[in-house]
Amino acid sequence: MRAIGFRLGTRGSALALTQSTTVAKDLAAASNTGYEMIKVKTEGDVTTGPLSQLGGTGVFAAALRLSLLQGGCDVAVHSLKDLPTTQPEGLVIAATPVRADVRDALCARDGLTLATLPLGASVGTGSPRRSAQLRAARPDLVIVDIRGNVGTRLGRVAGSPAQADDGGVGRTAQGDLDAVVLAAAGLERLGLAEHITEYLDPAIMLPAPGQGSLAVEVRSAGAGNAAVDAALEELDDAATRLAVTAERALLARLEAGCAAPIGALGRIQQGTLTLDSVACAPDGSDTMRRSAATRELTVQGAARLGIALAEQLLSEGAAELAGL
Ligand SMILES: NCc1[nH]cc(CCC(=O)O)c1CC(=O)O
Repeated sequence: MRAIGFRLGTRGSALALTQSTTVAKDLAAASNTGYEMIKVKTEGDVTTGPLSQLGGTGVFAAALRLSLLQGGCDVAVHSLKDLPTTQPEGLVIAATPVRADVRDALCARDGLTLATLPLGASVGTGSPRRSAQLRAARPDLVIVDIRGNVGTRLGRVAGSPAQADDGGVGRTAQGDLDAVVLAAAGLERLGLAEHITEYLDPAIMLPAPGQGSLAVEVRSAGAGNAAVDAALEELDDAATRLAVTAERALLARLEAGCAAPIGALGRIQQGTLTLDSVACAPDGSDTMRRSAATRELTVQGAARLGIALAEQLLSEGAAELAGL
């Protein structure tokens, strides 16, 4: 038995547990210490209203952050896209591990794709960002507001057996929709990628800022164990850090939260960081796409890129369009 090197706080959903366990094992192996998992119940797990109306951002993260600050745990793993852009005093993101697939995924009945869904097909999503981009690509689709955990949402697709991944909502729907859109990363982490009928090209569907990326957060003083701190430094992926820094700087400059109808994707190719973004009308009626690039591959350069692109969007009316 190795001595406990850190206590890792996590939400109790299947997705959160998979993500947390992966990080915990990596950190334990790299630091040669043991760990303990601490389940923290968050407000987002117990609220059932439409996500787009929850208003305040970071409902999933607040309780975990409080537990970190109060010393209830030493390390917290978040889905970066659910994490508010304002960094609380006393906490730092110590690692952004190598990012998973950034794309949104269509999970449709009968192997259908965005191009082959029949006229007027019903597609479930609770996200104005996804609904606006879906409507831009296929104005005939009927978008249905849904929420719940990944398994519950998959269960809404006709012909797909409902598989609750954590029983959080516990619906046993006979599928009533032709398709749903979910993050590919979550489906893959849960071993549910076989339900994906199309990975949506970011040229059509820009993901949420930070999608597919995890944030490993600790107190500013560190995890309380030098070997664990060193392991966190090793776990951080520089390319992921630059991309998500640009995406989140854009979101922050727009003063938009993680439920806002904003998409952003940073990509590094041949020494250039390109940032693509989209602002969407909350009713899905319109979208505005803008891009920018920099060759300054530092965290400061990435942040500047995100801020500059946000300011371009704002100068062209993105705040009015997206209802920010
Ligand atoms: N908002 C919920 C949420 N937070 C993170 C993921 C998936 C994993 C990720 O994007 O990193 C999901 C589910 C989804 O959007 O389909």
